[in-house]
Amino acid sequence: MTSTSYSTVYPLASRGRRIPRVLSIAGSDPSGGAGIQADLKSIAANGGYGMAAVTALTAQNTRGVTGVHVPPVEFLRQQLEAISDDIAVDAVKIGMLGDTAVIDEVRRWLEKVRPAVVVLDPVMVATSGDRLLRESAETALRTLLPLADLITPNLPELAMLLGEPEASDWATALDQGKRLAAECGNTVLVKGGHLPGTECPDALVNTTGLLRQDVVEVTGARVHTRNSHGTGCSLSAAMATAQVRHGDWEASLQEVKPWLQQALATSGSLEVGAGNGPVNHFHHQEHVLTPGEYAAQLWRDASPELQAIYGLDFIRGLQSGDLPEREFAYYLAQDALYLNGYSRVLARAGALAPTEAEQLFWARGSQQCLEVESELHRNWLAGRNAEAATGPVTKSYVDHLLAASASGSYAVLLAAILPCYWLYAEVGQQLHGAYVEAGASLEHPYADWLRAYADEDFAAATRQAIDFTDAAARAASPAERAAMGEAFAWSCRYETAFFDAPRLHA
Ligand SMILES: Nc1ncnc2c1ncn2[C@@H]1O[C@H](COP(=O)(O)OP(=O)(O)O)[C@@H](O)[C@H]1O
Ligand SMILES: Cc1ncc(COP(=O)(O)O)c(N)n1
Repeated sequence: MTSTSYSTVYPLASRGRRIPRVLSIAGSDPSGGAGIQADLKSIAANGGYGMAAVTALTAQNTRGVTGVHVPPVEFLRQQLEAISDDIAVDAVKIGMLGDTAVIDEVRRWLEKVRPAVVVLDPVMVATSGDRLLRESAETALRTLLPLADLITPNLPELAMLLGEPEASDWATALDQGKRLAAECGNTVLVKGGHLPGTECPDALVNTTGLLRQDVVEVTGARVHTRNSHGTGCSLSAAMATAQVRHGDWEASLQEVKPWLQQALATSGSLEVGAGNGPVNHFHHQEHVLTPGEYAAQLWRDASPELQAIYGLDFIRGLQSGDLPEREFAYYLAQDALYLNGYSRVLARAGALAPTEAEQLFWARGSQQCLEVESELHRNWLAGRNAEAATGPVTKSYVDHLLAASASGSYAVLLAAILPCYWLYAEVGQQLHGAYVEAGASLEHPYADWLRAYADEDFAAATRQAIDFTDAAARAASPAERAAMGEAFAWSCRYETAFFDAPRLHA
């Protein structure tokens, strides 16, 4: 290995670089929430190119640390030199160091390479309370502080570095921050995460005149969540990245803090672990659906199918009265068979429903299907000569619904269920409207059937089914939403085919 580093050969100012090259020197958290894993996500989420030299391996998850292994420091040296021999490092973030030997190794490398931006997160104890730095290494860590541009201790770490009790209010924390900043000659980021209250302030503190004033506070609302695993790691890595672009700590914190707050606010969607879960680094890349947006998209997707339905001989014949009785009877018989299957599928939606209101709605829908089925037999099919065997379209449509119900996804099942409500309600309203407009003649052969279409209860149930599907889409993952679209599209095709089946199979 050569002893000259890339940055001593090319000491180009890296400030303003569009994609900062940021190195994390930190421990590994295999559960992905803290350490180098969090740093790499944080650097990428903030527009940087992330690199990582591993100081220590931990065995941990969201509930705590079960083991720490610090490999020989010679190998850390090899990692660091492999990077700086080849790559210009715009910023360094330092996290868990583990023991004195590691601290000394990092110090040697920093003194040789002198990266333009150094952020040091003095990791000592994990959120879970487990030690990540040997007690004997605390003095060594203090000697590393002056080599950093920004130090980001949490309140327990700030107190330990000063040898004082932990601050229990913001004013005391800022006071401690000032003393540490004066002692080290650099900037301290005092973090309010460990204090109670609805606000969660952070402050940059520097007593040498680097900032516009000694204390620059950036406030933000506190997010009510347990998912705070790796917030400190994520913040310091993001600050290192933003600082390369801005060259201004205040501008960097103004940019990073709202990002981290949103990462905390949306952390629930990750569903990682049973303890203090990780934050959602890439929340800004997700398209957040607004209420009604997904339903509107489904309706646009259904439009060609709806046009196809209005063009069918069956619908035209039902409206004009020219529909052969044999085809109408076939349709009614298939409808009764379909409703029996649909009832089972709605019951399954009730079983998967996340709320009692939804459970009740689908259970009621399931019961009503059976009531309509028996009414069809009693009032409409009695006296008609209709085929009682399940037709091919009925079979395929019900099988499709049963497959969706077996998928186990409530959202996908609802997407499969919805066209039967929505398209049927739409077509029914259209046919009824046209019937009334034409004079609502009782002479019309299908007058009773067309009059039954104007059912306000069914229209209300349809609106409710649309809302539940829309809400389920908002809670679903992108992959699940794609499956929803597919399930919905197939049901729309089956709706069309169902209206066309009498012509082909009666
Ligand atoms: N509940 C919360 N809501 C909003 N921001 C928070 C919350 N908890 C921590 N933060 C922010 O996360 C960052 C890390 O803070 P802190 O929890 O104090 O440090 P650490 O993770 O090192 O223990 C800070 O910017 C802090 O303001
Ligand atoms: C490898 C490693 N580095 C740092 C932390 C601290 O993170 P936090 O205090 O947010 O749990 C951690 N738990 N693990």
